[in-house]
Amino acid sequence: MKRAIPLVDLSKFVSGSAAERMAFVQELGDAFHNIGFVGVINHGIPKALIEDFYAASKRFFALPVDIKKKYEVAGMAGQRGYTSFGKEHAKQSQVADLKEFFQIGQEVPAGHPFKAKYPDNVQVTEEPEYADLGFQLYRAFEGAGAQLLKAISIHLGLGETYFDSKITYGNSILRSIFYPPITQEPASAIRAEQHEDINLITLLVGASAGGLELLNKENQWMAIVPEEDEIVINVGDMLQRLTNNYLKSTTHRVVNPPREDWHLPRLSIPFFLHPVSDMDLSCLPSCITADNPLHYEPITAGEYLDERLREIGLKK
Ligand SMILES: O=C(O)CCC(=O)C(=O)O
Ligand SMILES: [Fe+2]
Repeated sequence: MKRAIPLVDLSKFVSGSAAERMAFVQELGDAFHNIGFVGVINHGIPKALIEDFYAASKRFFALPVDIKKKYEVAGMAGQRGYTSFGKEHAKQSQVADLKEFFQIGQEVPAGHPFKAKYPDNVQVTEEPEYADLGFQLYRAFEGAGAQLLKAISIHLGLGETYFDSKITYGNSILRSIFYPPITQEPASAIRAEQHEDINLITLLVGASAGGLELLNKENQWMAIVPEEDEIVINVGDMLQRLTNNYLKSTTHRVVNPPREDWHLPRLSIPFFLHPVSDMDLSCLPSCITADNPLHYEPITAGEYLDERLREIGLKK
């Protein structure tokens, strides 16, 4: 089957020759500009860690709903802990997605100025290793994400350290999503309605079943079928905005399986890489040209995130 998205090898950037690094920068830049999605192999995220977190996630979602609801924290816009089935919806949609999820956020050392900014992660008594495994995976995703942003900032002519200070102790979120088996004719054929991600980039570990699709420039839905050990990366709205639409935040969704697979749940683990909340998302001057005039007003990452969380029903 023809791949819907290009595939790149991150080890060529991290430990390759100068020529391999430059080739990687070009391939990643082309992929982010042309379709906003890319598959990445040799990303450095330990397979055992992914598997252990998957297993712990499965056990968590199998807990009775009243137990899971103990970990749904009011007033936190779902940013930490559990969000129950049917809460989140895409910004244009009235119908909620067919999913529940658990989110893990940033941790900073005691005394760090951001300590007051980030609520504590939620510990699950019934599954004591869950939050800790998730946070180990969080750090691994941060490492891979930082390398990808180095490559893209070279592509943008900003030098490879441009994002470093903006993502150190940034507001990223690891989300473990569970789409339960479908037991009756659903009101919507969609597990997660079409949307664009809010953040800089998203790194998604191979889901336990198919269903992820992107909307290409010809307005066709294309199935994304990652190979074993491949993670799927996409550009989010913050990076699209920073680059004045030069890099594309592509619409995507998760569709229901065919009826014979309704009994299969789907688990997926996206990592939404966010910067620190005071990052300025004003369009880069180098991305504003006669052919591509300025599209957005200045805004900070924190202000932008608040606006978006309201639109998707997570923040009141
Ligand atoms: O479940 C997936 O594979 C993707 C979910 C997604 O796009 C999201 O949560 O933003
Ligand atoms: Fe998404």
